[in-house]
Amino acid sequence: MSFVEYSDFIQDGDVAVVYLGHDSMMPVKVQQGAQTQTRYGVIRHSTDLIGQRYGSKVTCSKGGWVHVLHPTPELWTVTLPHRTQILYTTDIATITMMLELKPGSVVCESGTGSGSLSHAILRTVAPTGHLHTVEFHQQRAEKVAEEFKEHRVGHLVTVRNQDVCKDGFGVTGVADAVFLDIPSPWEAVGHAKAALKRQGGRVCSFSPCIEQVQKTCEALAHQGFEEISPLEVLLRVHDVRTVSLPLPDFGPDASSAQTPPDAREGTPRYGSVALKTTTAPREMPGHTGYLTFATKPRT
Ligand SMILES: C[S@@+](CC[C@H](N)C(=O)[O-])C[C@H]1O[C@@H](n2cnc3c(N)ncnc32)[C@H](O)[C@@H]1O
Repeated sequence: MSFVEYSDFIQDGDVAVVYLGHDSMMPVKVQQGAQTQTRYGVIRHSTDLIGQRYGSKVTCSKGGWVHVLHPTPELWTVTLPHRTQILYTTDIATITMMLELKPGSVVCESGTGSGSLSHAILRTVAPTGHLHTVEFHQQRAEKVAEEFKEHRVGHLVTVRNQDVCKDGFGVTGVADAVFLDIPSPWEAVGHAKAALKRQGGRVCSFSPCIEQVQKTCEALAHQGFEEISPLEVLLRVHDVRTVSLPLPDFGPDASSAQTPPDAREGTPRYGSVALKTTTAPREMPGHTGYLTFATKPRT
């Protein structure tokens, strides 16, 4: 198992995702001899997990069952232990696309936080790219580095425990893209510029407040960044449902000499038809933050 490579079978030492229901999943470190309690009963790792195929249905001790899934960055985002606020897949997808990340890209990130975005970046830049991630909170930096190893992506990432606003990213002229999720990103814009390659690159900053966005845009313009564009991503998931629509009655069929029997009996001649349709949500998750993108031109 690795977060950047799929394997068919669950092995000792893997991190698997136990799926109890759509809104109920948990990550499990698979260990010979260990047990995991669920509301459906106990899962015994040696017999129920190790050697089973990812995706298998596993029956727990109380007779209920769960599915055991291969980990992905998306599943990690909804199951990881929160040590900070995190980024979710809607924003992450836009960040990945707008930063033009691909296998082989070199990316700088700060702060690392709980590593939600980092895992998605690592999956995209693997197998030849690299992530330099900077986190000034020592325990968070140590914990996330441990998780990267456990998830077998440690070789793709360097975690630095330092203040990005004072000390930068620890690399110069190597990055294709820089991502900032810190309270005062404008203080790190100069370091972002220095980390990017001479031939240029992309930068993105996530901020919840518009005042932070304004300051970041000013700093980006001051440092010579171009194409500065803040945006906000709001997701509307439509409900798919079946509706029953009555067929229209266009009156008697002039081309037919005979009156249909059901019309003679005074009952409607036309029935209804079942159709699939979608409805927009009445409510949707609100504002998460603004994503400010910009381009460093070739120098
Ligand atoms: C909101 S969290 C980042 C969450 C992360 N994007 C994720 O998806 O899990 C912000 C992190 O930035 C760190 N941080 C804040 N200012 C920093 C700075 N100047 N240098 C390095 N890290 C910083 C904080 O300690 C915190 O862990």
